[in-house]
Amino acid sequence: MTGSESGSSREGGPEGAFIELHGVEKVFEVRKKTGFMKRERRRVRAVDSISFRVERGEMVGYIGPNGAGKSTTIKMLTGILTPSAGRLRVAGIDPSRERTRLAHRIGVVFGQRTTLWWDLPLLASYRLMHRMYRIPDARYRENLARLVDLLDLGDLLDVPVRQLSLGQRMRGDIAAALLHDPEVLYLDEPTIGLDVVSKSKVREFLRELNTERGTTVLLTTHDLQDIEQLCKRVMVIDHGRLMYDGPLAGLHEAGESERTLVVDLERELPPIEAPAPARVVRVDGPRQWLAFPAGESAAPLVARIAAEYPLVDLSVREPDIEAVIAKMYVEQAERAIS
Ligand SMILES: Nc1ncnc2c1ncn2[C@@H]1O[C@H](COP(=O)(O)OP(=O)(O)OP(=O)(O)O)[C@@H](O)[C@H]1O
Repeated sequence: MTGSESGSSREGGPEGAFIELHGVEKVFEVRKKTGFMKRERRRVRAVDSISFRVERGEMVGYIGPNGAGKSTTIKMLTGILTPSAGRLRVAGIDPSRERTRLAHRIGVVFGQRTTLWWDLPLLASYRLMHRMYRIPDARYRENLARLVDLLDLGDLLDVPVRQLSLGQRMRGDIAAALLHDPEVLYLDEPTIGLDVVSKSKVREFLRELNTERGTTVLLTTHDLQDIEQLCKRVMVIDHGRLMYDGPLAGLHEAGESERTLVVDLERELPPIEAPAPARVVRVDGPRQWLAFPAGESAAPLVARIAAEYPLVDLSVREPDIEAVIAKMYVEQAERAIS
């Protein structure tokens, strides 16, 4: 790597993308016991030739089933893991080569682990980070005050971390990750195990952080509501491969999903004869459910039913994003088998 390549312009890499991956792979070698004194070496391709770019200020969802390769990607983006192949840059920096330098520009929150000191009061953890990251005093004080206010941590600063609830601890962890004003925040399952109120507080804060301060956010989650409420763009990874990268709305088309027209008739009737591909998928008394392609307008179907049936009421239900993604996974698995 040349000096100019590693130069950390505030605009990211030379092409301008803040996070850039090109053909990135991560292969783990695992040794498995196969019998008495016998061990077999196996290679696990956790990330398989992934390429993507994230521009400064984007908030992107990174989703996939268990073991898909999400955490491995994030660990490579922080420099904890070195890619087996490919090129990776964050803010123009090669993370595994210059991990410490990059640490000053990124923030990381792993939902299942805390970076806070378990036995110390929250504020003591922050003071330690102040020193570790060598944050200038004025900036530390200003950031701490802002984060304590926004994340509602005022009453918790003197409480030892082990006494905090999961939601309080998560807010504490998010503040810790942001004390040094990072330009990008990686969040790995930030709402895992949180109740509805805590989830909405965390989401509200992240939305504000992204829109007001322009912080770039890469969000890994199993909770698709996080994605629906926060991210315009989503990347889907499975078996280490990027299966989809685009707007959330486009996922429905990629999964060839269907919308549902729920129709209330005056009385119980045989299934409505709808023009294909629309079809009745469920009947319960006078109520009938018709599935039709998500990409099509409901208007012609509604007009036809209204003209031919004693219609009382109707509503359209959007496809459930969880079902769409599950369908994508199944289709991918079927393609792999055939
Ligand atoms: N240090 C390691 N050594 C060996 N294999 C590993 C290691 N870390 C991850 N793997 C394997 O790599 C694959 C991807 O794991 P990874 O943790 O990145 O998935 P994930 O998408 O984050 O999953 P989850 O949603 O369950 O956290 C899995 O098969 C996992 O077992």
